[in-house]
Amino acid sequence: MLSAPEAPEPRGRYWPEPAPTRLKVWPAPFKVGKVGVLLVNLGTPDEPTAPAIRRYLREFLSDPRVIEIPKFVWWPILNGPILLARPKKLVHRYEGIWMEGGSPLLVYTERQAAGVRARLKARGLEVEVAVGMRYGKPSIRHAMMQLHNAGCEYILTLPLYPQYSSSTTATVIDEVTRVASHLRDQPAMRFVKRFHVDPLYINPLADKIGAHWAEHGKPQKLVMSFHGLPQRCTKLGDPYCRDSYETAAALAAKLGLADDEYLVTFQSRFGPAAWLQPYTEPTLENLAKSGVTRIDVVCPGFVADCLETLEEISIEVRETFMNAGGERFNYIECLNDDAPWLDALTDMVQRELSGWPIRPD
Ligand SMILES: C=CC1=C(C)c2cc3[nH]c(cc4nc(cc5[nH]c(cc1n2)c(C)c5CCC(=O)O)C(CCC(=O)O)=C4C)c(C)c3C=C
Ligand SMILES: [Fe+2]
Ligand SMILES: [Fe+2]
Repeated sequence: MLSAPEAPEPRGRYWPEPAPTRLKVWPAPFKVGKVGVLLVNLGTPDEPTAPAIRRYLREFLSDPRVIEIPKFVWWPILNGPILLARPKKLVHRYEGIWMEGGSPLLVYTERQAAGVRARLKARGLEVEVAVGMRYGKPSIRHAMMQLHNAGCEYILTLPLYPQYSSSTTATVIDEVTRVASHLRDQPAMRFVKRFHVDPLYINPLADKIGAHWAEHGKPQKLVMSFHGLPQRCTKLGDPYCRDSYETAAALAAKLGLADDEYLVTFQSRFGPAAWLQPYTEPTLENLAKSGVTRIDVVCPGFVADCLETLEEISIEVRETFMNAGGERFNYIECLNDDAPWLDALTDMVQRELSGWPIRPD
């Protein structure tokens, strides 16, 4: 699926610079650097097999921004029960959502990059666009080297997480700056911190929900289910919880929903500690038991469908809701590669690039 093999770590302190900047003649000819955009998402296994899932989980769950437990405590837990048991349990869940081109998260992220690339070109702007995954392939290192070797002296990193969290956005910024620390000729760098209430995100999402209602009718409740986070992170100052509620409020306002027409829940709890509440699954079970039989569920913490939405929400939580007496459960997909979203994402990229010397294409 990848066009080139992964870029290795440098052998010395720095990577060798690409040919044009290593000319033997001096002074080197003047070169106006190009502008590059790096779209980053979480990452996903290469294939739905236990070894591939284990590789992915090992890298993901070894990140101290994700698991904030001292290494000497966490290492035996990770390498014992978690990496022995969890990959096998996840195989059939990944198999069930796998697409022809690979894992949905990667397929949609690559389509998003292709969409932004084509739109920037159509607008007459010469901008390189690359995809990097924080864990797994293509790595951020690989994507950065692609941009660097293409002559990009300006790199905008857009982590595809609407809400900021230390466990997602910040670790992307850490990795991009770590890779840049191995470059002799560093690019200028910018980062998008969040876009959780940006109309460029809220409007296409609200339009998608509105279009769904125009076709299928309005539910009794719209459930906005966000990926969870350990409660401790919020207590220590991670703004993700507040960002999620702000996204929900912005979406509800755009849709004209009253407070009792929607609810915010948190999914994907991992481990025994308390995570952000209310938890999605028990909340929806109780909702069905209390007589709310028609709901729509949307996941505004994700811009691309993935295991957490297609499997956890659209299969597992759906089953729980229906078994508890629910009658209609519609999962409204993420924005994925919808044209209005790709238009808006391109607008966002172009806005964030302002002031940089973009050459006409
Ligand atoms: C949307 C933002 C995300 C936040 C915040 C987040 C925090 C977070 N996640 C875990 C543990 C796991 N997450 C897993 C899957 C997963 N998580 C996100 C996004 C966020 N995670 C996505 C997009 C995905 C899907 C990946 C895919 O392949 O489709 C998993 C793997 C699946 C599983 O084992 O259940 C784990 C583990 C923690 C611990 C955490 C915050 C501390
Ligand atoms: Fe996660
Ligand atoms: Fe999950």
